[in-house]
Amino acid sequence: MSKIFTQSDVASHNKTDSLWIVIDGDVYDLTPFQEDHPGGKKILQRVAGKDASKQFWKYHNEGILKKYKKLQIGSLDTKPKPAAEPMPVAVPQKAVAKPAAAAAAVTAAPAEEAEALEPFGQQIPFADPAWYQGYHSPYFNETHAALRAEVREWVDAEIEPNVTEWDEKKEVPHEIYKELGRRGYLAGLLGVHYQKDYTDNVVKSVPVEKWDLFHEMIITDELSRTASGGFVWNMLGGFGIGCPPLVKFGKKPLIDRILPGILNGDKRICLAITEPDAGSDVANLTCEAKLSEDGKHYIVNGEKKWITNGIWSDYFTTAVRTGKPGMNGVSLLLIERSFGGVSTRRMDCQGVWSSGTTYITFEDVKVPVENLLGKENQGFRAIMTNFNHERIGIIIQCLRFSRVCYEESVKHANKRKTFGKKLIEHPVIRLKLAHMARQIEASYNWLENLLYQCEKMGETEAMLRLGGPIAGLKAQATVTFEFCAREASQIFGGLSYSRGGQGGKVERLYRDVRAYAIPGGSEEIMLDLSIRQSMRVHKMLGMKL
Ligand code: HEM
Repeated sequence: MSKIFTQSDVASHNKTDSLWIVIDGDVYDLTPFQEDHPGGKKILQRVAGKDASKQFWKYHNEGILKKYKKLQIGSLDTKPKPAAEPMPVAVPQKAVAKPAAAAAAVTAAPAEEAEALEPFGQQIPFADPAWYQGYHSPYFNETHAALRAEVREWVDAEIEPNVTEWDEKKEVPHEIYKELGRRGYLAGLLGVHYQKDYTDNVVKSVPVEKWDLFHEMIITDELSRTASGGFVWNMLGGFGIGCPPLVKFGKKPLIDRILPGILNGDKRICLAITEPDAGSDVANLTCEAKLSEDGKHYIVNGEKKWITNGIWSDYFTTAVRTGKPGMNGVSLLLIERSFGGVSTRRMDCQGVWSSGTTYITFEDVKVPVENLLGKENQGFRAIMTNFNHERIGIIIQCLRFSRVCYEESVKHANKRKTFGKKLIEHPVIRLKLAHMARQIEASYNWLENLLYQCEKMGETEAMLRLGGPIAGLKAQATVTFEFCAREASQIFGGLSYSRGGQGGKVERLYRDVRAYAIPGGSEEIMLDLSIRQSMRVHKMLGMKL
């Protein structure tokens, strides 16, 4: 139990051999820590025995106190009781996690009847989507709010305090990935209906029959609040793009054999398409799969590069050449590491450090024909369908990262003073924030609309009609992210040039920008495709020029 101290108790520990301070009514013993304090020991000694809240908040952000919780030895007798404390995150009355049975009774109200959900989060304008802040929305109901609260609680408690350490170490404990499976999230993150037949794990706050693409978005969005592309890609980067082709195009015995292990988080899967010499130009890939003389196996030889999660994957959804040059000679094969002949090595990259970017070589890998996904030489179509799901994931992440840049900037601008004024009081800083907010909100509203279309359209219609707009929004989202990372960096100045500390999130995201603007279709390819494909489709739909 936490001890209670008086102000004079604390005041008597004002020397280097016993150095206590108070922050927000809590008492910290910094005696041994002073030697390790990155800001130096003298600065701590100057506030020994005193309330140092003001000085503390000048130099640190919220995560620090959570990380160094063990230094807290108690609280002041004058500290208000917890109930009276302002809650940093308001728990919504309507949006608390409900058991599945209770949540099942909740039905989505038709748009015109839908009431706004209770506010959730810190209510900083534009730092969260509008439906978090009491605005009306036709897309979200109480199951979405309940899932949002469920994921946020997990992220705040188990993930956020450790993300920087994991990023620097370039790996995330496998237990965290397993937890995604245990919580039933993996079974709902495939861009298709919830895979209830392949896992016993269930999502606590959403009944299976209510699951939709907006639930999927919430998981990705809330995970992205950690401000680490590396972390999000570690969790979803391989699975989210490598597993859908297995589910959509795999033969039943293969799915029955391997999908349960994947959805439980025991086994990992990734997508291996890009090669040293074939990126956006997928139709030119050269990794070859030759059918054996007895027709029972493919023998695979070739290289794959920049493959997310490759180093720890058990399964590789791999694009291979089985036929003539060009797009009509490409197939998709599910290669298992256990077949032998698969080597993986980690690549050092500018950003997304904990995502496990990998170089893969396949040498005479013997793959049973049963592991062919879809039909031989028709893999290109499967790859193209998959791109929509991949790009939507990239868009969600980019827009949340943009919000994080904006949110961190707003908080910093309300704290940091220059030329006798807070940054927020300088019009030039408000202009930067406004340009960030308008791009985030416009992009996010387009995202909601496209997700709704994905939800309503059949697969073929979605592939045809939404490929162009999704490509356009992918470019819009990465440009927005780049803009927000840059502007946030200018607002933070030197603090976002050095790693860690107050500008740490912005510095990390700045390094992650290219990992979003290049893969999954570069900005240039996306913008061109958005018009080319939309024109083609609308011609079919009767466009009159
Ligand atoms: C529980 C008490 C404290 C802990 C756990 C703590 C921890 C840290 C850590 C981890 C950093 C590295 C930067 C970061 O990660 O944010 C840091 C930097 C710093 N701290 Fe503290 N600190 C504490 C109290 C204080 C107090 C009371 C002051 C001022 C009186 C202070 C002044 C500074 C300064 C000036 C820096 C350098 C900031 C910079 O690099 O811009 N710290 N502290």
